[in-house]
Amino acid sequence: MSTSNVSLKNWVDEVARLTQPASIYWCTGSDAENSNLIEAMLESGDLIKLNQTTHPNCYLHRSDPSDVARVEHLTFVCTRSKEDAGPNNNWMEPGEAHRKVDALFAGAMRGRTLYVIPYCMGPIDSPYSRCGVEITDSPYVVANMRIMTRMGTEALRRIEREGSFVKGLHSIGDLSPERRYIMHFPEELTIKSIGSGYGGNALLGKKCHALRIASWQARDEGWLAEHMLIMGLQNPEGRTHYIAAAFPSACGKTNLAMLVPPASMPGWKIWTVGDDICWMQVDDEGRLRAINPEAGYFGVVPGTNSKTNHNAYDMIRRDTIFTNVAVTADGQPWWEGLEEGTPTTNWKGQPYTPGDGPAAHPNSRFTVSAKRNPIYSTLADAPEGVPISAILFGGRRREVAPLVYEAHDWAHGVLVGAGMASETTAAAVGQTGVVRRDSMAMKPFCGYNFGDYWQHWLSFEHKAKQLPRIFHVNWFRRDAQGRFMWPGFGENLRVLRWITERCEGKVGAQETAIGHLPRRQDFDLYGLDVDTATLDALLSVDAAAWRTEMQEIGTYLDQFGARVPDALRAQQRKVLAALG
Ligand SMILES: Nc1nc2c(ncn2[C@@H]2O[C@H](COP(=O)(O)OP(=O)(O)OP(=O)(O)O)[C@@H](O)[C@H]2O)c(=O)[nH]1
Ligand SMILES: O=C([O-])CC(=O)C(=O)O
Ligand SMILES: [Mn+2]
Repeated sequence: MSTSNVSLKNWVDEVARLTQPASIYWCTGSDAENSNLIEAMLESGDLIKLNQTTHPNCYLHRSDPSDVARVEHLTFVCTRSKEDAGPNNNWMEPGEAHRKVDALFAGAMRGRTLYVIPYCMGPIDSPYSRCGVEITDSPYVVANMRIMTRMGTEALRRIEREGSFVKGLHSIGDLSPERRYIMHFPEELTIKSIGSGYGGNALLGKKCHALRIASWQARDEGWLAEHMLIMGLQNPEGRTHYIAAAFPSACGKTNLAMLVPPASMPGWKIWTVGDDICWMQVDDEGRLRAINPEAGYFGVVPGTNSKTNHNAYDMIRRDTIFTNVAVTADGQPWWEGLEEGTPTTNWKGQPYTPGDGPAAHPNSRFTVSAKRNPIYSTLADAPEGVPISAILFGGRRREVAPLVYEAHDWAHGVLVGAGMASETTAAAVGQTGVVRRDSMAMKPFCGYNFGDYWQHWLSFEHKAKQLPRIFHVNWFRRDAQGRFMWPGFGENLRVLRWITERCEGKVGAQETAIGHLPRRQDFDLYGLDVDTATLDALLSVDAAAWRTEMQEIGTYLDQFGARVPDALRAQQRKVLAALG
C-alpha cells in the first residue's frame, strides 16, 4: 500500500530507517486483516483464547507485570518554552527529548513488523474530527486501535484530503521502565512513545493525541478537548439533555455514561455518547456541542457486575479484548467484584488460590467497540455532535465534597473545576488513595500550562451565548467505618435528575458559600435506600473543612504564578470570604 501524502510517506521511510523493521504493513482496518492479526497473536502468545462458548470472540492479553498502567513520571510535554508546558507537566527541551528517544528507537523494530495505522478521532465525516497516524511494532496496539478509533483506509483518505495529521511513533522497545518515555511535541504535532504496551501509553490516539496534543490545538483554535464522558438523559416526558462529566481516571466515567436507571425511576432513559474523551466547539447558535473522538471503550474491569452496571456486564461478554484479568478453570475471564465464578489463574498467569490478594490487576481493562453498548446513542456518530446542557466535575473524595452542588456561574464553575481534587487510583503507577489536585480531571492530560488552560476555559463566557451550567459531584463519601455513604451507580440518576431540572429552572436549592445544594425536598427520594441522617450529611457544607479546602486551592493556584487568571483568583477570594 502507498499514499499520495508525501509527508506521510517520507515519515514512514524515515522511521523505518531508524527502527529497522523486518517488514512494513499498512493497516486497512478490514475484518480479514483483524482475523489474521488475532491468529498471529494467538500463536505468539500475545493473546490467549478465553472460553468461546460463554465469551465468543473474547481474548486475554497479559502485559508485562511492570507495564500495567500509565506512567505520569515518564510522560513529558516538550515545548520550546518550559513555561508553556507549565508546572502541571514534566518538561524536556524538544531537541534533547528527540535525541533521547531516537537513540532508543534506533533498531528497536529489528525482526518485527512496523504497522502503519491511519486513524480518525471522531466520526469520519465530522468537521470536528481530527486524524493521526500511529506507527507501532505491537499487533496488540493495532487490534486495540481498531476498536478505539475509526482506523484504516477511510481515515487515510481523509488524511490525504486534509494534508495535516498527528504523527505518533510507538515501539514496545524492551519494556524496561528505565527505557520508557511518553514524549509529546505539541508544536510539531508529534508523539513518541517507547517501552510500554499499556493502553494510555501505547494507544496514541487516546490520551496522547485526543487529550494532550488536542488540548494544545483546541486552545489555539478556540475549542475544548476534555477528559469527559458524554451522555444523554431522556426524562419520562421524552426530552433529552446531554451532559459532559470530567472525573479523574478510574473515578466513574464509564459507569455513569452507561447508567442503568433504578426500578423506582420508571420512564428515564440513558444514552451513551462517550465514556472518556469529549471535544467541544461553540456552534452557530452559540451553544457548546460535543463529539466523542473515540469509537470504543478502554474501561476498568474490576467492580463490573450485573448489579453495578448491567449494560457494561452484557457488553463485554463478546468481541472483547481483556487485559490483565484473572481466569477461571473453564477459561472465563474473572475479576474482583464480578460476584460469580472462581479464579484459578491470576493476571500474571500463575495458579491462584483464594487469599492470595487480587486475582485480576486493579487496573485490568476491557477493550470493546462502542457499538456493543446496548444504550449507544444514535447521535454518537452524528457529525454535528450533541448540545451540552450541563458540565459536571467530580472526584473521589472520602470527605469534604458534598454529593452535588451547582456553581454560581461560569467563572465560579471554572474555579470548581480548577480546584478539583481526587484520591489517586490504579490507573497510573504510584500510590493509590492519596488526595491530589486534579484540575478538571486533566492533571495527567493537559498538554500545556494549567494557568493558560483556566484562562481558555474562562474565555468561553465571551465565546458562547448559551453556556452549560456547571456542577460538582462526589459519589465516594465514606462514613467512620470507611463504607461508601452513597449507593452510587444507578442511584446516581437521582443527582442527574436534579441537575437537568436545574437546567430547566424547575427545581430549587439552598444557597451556600460554595454553590447551590439540593434540599431534601428538591431531590427524588422515592425508593432510595439511604437514611435521612446520611442524606443530610451528604448534602451539607462543613464550613471549617471548606475554609481549609479553599485556602489549599489558593496555595495550589499560586504555583502557577503570573499565568493564573486574575478572575480565577478573584473567585477563590470570593468563596473564601463567603465562608466567613
Ligand atoms: N462506589 C462507587 N464506585 C463506582 C461508582 N461508579 C464507578 N465506580 C467504580 O469506580 C471504578 C472506576 O470506574 P470507571 O467508570 O471505569 O472509571 P472511569 O472514570 O471511566 O476511568 P478511566 O477509564 O480510567 O478514565 C470501578 O471499579 C467502578 O466500579 C459509583 O457510583 N460508586
Ligand atoms: O488511558 C488509560 O490508560 C485509561 C484511561 O482512560 C485513564 O487512565 O484515564
Ligand atoms: Mn480516562
